[in-house]
Amino acid sequence: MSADVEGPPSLLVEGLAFAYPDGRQVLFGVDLAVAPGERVALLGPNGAGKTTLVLHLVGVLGAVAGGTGAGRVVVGGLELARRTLPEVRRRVGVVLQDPDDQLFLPTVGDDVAFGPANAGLRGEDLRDRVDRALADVALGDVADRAPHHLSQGQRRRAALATVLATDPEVLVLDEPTANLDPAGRRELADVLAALATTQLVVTHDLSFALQMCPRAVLLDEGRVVADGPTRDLLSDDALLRAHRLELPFGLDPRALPPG
Ligand SMILES: Nc1ncnc2c1ncn2[C@@H]1O[C@H](COP(=O)(O)OP(=O)(O)OP(=O)(O)O)[C@@H](O)[C@H]1O
Repeated sequence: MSADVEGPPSLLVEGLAFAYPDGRQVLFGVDLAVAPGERVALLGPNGAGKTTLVLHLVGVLGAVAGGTGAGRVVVGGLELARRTLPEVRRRVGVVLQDPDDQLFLPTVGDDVAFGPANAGLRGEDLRDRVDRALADVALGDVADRAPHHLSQGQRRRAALATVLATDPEVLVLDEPTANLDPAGRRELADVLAALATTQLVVTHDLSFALQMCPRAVLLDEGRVVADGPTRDLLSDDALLRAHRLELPFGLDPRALPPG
């Protein structure tokens, strides 16, 4: 499944090129189309340009942010431009690697309400939105707790709830399994698998990518060097070696059925 499904892709990146102000070019014409409801892993070694790409999706970097570069980003048919930036930001929810960057209010419920309240939701509508987001991440019982009293796994899911509460069209998760124990990882996987939202999962965790994402895009030195079924990419020893990816001990993608 990719861009050739009916209707516009949820996320379309075309010819994205970018150099940082110090002149270092980091993206060289990146193309990526993610269909509605698709879950895609964005893989690549350190320094490949993954974070730089993600920062373009929300206009933190790129022409919209006053930088130079080329290419375009389209979310749900709406092209990212200065005029559309607030709306595109509403449509792309980024779950940061450190949950504490997204949890800063006295209670989890306050944190989850923050985004939709900012967007103008009030009263029962706001309460429903918060309840639904917390239920979606299996944290319905912690709304009144202080975020710092949650486990690391719960904090990760609470940060996800703060983003889900804004009803994004595309969810971008930056290293979602970092610092999670096996149980926390499984709980997060269950939550993500049950969401209908389009997901781009930036990760070094190849086992998680294989488990969660039918499709993977491999970025290296600012270029998409492979895009296809995760099982196929991770079964290609030469590709993995060429781009400094290593499967964890015991993981055998070929043992999984194709598709
Ligand atoms: N503000 C900056 N100014 C100049 N170069 C930068 C800046 N931020 C990142 N870079 C460089 O851009 C390249 C890509 O970095 P980026 O963080 O996008 O890669 P990444 O794939 O997310 O890496 P990682 O897996 O380590 O998070 C790296 O060489 C990095 O040093």
